[in-house]
Amino acid sequence: MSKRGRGSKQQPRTPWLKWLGAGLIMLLLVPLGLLYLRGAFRQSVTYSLANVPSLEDDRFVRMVMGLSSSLPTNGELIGFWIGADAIYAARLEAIRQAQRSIQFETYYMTPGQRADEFAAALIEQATNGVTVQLLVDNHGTGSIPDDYWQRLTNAGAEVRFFREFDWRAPLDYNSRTHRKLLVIDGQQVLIGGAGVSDDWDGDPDIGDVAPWLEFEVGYTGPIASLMEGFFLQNWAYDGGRVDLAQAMPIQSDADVPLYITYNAASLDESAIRMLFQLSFMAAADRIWIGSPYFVPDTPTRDTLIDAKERGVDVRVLTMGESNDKPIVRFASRELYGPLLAAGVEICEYQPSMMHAKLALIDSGWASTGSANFDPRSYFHNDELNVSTTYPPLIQHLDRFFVSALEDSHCLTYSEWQSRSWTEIVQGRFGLLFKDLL
Ligand SMILES: O=P(O)(O)OC[C@H](O)CO
Repeated sequence: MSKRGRGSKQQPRTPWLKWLGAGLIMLLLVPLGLLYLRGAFRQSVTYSLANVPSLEDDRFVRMVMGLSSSLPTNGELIGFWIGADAIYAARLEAIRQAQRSIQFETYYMTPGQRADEFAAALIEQATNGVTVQLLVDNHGTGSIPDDYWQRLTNAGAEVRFFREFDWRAPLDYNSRTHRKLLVIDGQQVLIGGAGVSDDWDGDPDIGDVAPWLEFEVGYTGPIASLMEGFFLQNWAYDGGRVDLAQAMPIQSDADVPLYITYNAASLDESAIRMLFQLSFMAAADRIWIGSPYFVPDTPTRDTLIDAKERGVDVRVLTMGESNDKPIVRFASRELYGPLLAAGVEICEYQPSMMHAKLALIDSGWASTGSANFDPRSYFHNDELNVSTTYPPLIQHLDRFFVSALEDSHCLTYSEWQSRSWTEIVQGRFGLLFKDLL
């Protein structure tokens, strides 16, 4: 029997523990390292703008075009629809009018009556020989069963799922298409915040006693052709075939000035954030913001507080207790303190989920589209917003906002201070993931 010498090393009793520890450390370090290489921890840049021209100064729109990559175009306003019944009826009517093509891009769909009616209208048109192309976000439409898409493709529609999970680029899954657009024959476009879901009829499970607050805008003219191009861009990026022979010449003398801001999914800079910041800094009388998910970053909050301090009427219309993402609401409410203290009005819609997205600046500028006021819309999603100086559209939005305020509760600072500790805990937890909200 050999004896261990005095100087020989002691073997650890449980070497597997050492390996387990090392393995766990590697499991933590490797993803962190990959996130680091991807720039996930980079410091966000604050856009430091000064002396932004007023809305009356024609340099304002030129600066919007340049700084926020906004394309100028024209259109004619053909509809402003409020609420699920009007919005879905307008979409079905537009689909039935199509002669040549229907292109639809959206983030969110769920099974139900609205989705079935939508499919039935598309199937009828595809069967008639109309080109039907659907580009749906793979994540946001994940609850729709395969046989739904199968029925559409059997009828001749083309369906593409935007950004399916790819294990070779897992982080890409964070960037979604959040655009919402329906283009008919390249001549007509409907743009609003609604997905295709019975949720918009009101969901008693989340406390809704009315349909969701939402609107949609319809245009004809050159804007439709431009939007067809944006649709085809993502279609091509997603691997779809683009046949430009189908693009029709525009038959229109529409002259409503419109500016299209396109946000590409990325982890760095944001045309949408630039658009909002420029607009807020140009405001002299009012900044009225509507957004279900209102998670302002520090520069946005500072810009709104500065505006309030120079005498601008700053109001935010957002979701109240009836909402589909309580954790986002609580996280959002954790950020309200300095805004309320500065006198910004934050009003929570009461009857149901408030889902409309808009910004009204003075009486001369408005922006609507798919973008929420949150980091997800700023930095992670594909978004499309339409801004305008067109008075009739601004008046529609003005009336929409005023009427929604009548059914909203505007928070006071002391109410906000006395929110429950359970809400605070959930909100602070949500804020840990603020950059992804
Ligand atoms: O991200 P939004 O604003 O399109 O809303 C989608 C919601 O998840 C609808 O419940």
